[in-house]
Amino acid sequence: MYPVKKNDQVIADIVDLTHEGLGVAKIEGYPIFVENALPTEKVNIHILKTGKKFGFGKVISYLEKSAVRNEDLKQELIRTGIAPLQHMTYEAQLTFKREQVVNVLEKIAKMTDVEVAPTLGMAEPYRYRNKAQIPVRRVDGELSTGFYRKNSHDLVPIEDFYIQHKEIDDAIIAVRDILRRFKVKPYNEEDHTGLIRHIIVRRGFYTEEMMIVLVTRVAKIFQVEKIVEAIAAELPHVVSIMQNINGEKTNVILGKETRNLFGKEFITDQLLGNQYQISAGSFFQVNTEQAEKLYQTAIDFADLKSSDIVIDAYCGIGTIGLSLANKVKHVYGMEIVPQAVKDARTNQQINYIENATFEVGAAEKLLPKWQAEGVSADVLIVDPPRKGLAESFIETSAEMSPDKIVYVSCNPASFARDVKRYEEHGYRLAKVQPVDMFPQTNHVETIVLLQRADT
Ligand SMILES: C[S@@+](CC[C@H](N)C(=O)[O-])C[C@H]1O[C@@H](n2cnc3c(N)ncnc32)[C@H](O)[C@@H]1O
Repeated sequence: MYPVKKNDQVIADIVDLTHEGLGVAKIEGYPIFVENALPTEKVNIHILKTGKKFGFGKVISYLEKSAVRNEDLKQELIRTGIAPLQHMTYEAQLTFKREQVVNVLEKIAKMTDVEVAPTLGMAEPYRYRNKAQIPVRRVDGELSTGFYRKNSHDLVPIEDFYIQHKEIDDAIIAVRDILRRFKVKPYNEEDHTGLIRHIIVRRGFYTEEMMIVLVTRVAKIFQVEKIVEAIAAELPHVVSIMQNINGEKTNVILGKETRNLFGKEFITDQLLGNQYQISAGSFFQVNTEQAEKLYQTAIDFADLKSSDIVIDAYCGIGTIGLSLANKVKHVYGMEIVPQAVKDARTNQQINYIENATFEVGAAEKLLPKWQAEGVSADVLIVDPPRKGLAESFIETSAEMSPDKIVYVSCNPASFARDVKRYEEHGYRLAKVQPVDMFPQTNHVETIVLLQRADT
């Protein structure tokens, strides 16, 4: 049996923080995970749930509070998971993220003497997102916009999302009010009826251009011209209004068909001086200011020469490779999503970059193919998804023997595993820089430089 059961109340010390930002209390060694609780705090906990190895609890009251607690807290942002670290000061968030990198390097890569730089943060760590995807549902009889309560599909109406640009918040409210005025029906997930599922807003950080995407269950929007006219009139920065049709019963936001309702089919923005065309479905880093710091760090780590050949693996729409193309001889980009490669080629063209080549394919298959074709690299940049690199990719890339590998990672655990593998293939970890791409959330981005041990 467990030392506590559901609905018990216990007073406990918070002794740790999970990587998701939940406080950990230990009751006779049995862990209870507690939202909005920080190490060094003493709290009165209501036990919500117990399981085999751990349970969950909720704070009823704080008996002692942490010195790094942020008291200016919006409960709905924690409840919805929009800003799960909002209860910590920003300084503490940056320290927490750096410690996670130190911990995985110790535990997973068994590297104890690595110098990890302080996390590169933002001067203003809120209102940074350039994109919002907001569900639309009926709440208290009204079409409402907000976010789901954690682990549920109950919409909590929210007007101030805190981490996205204020103009995006204002645009969502304006579109919501127009949809209410035209009596548009919100989507109902239970019986798969109603029309509007999501409102997506994208905004150029530099250009301020805005795109509104109305995601609908069916194609027909009654009075669509008038709705579009009202949005364009009320939001002068809107240069594009799109409709995406998603008739599936699914949690995936976008459906297959996208139509233009007004203006252009894309917005334009910049990253490190290059222009990018961003369409409704394109991947684009959501924190432009920090993306520039991330890419600049990658460029600095690579210490490029004009004779260098660079491979940008997992290149998305080509942003890292295109940002450094003017410093090197040639950039080869590889990416599995065909549309992203199409975007990368468009981006290459509109920036008049000639020394870059992009190819569609899985990195673990394309790299051996390129190797067989005689492509070699002085610098390899990898920016894989959360699962990290395939072992075969690591082997082939080590055989190609680039002098430097710059690894951009969104998951400390997989990057620590991969760094260890590269060490076994004759690379040493030279620099580690965490970058805070998502302030107020538990996401940790890290950039590392691996150098061939014999260089
Ligand atoms: C973290 S994103 C990086 C995107 C880009 N470097 C950037 O900064 O915008 C990872 C990218 O890897 C792509 N990807 C996922 N699995 C892949 C694979 N096996 N081979 C090549 N690309 C892959 C994804 O489509 C995605 O664009």
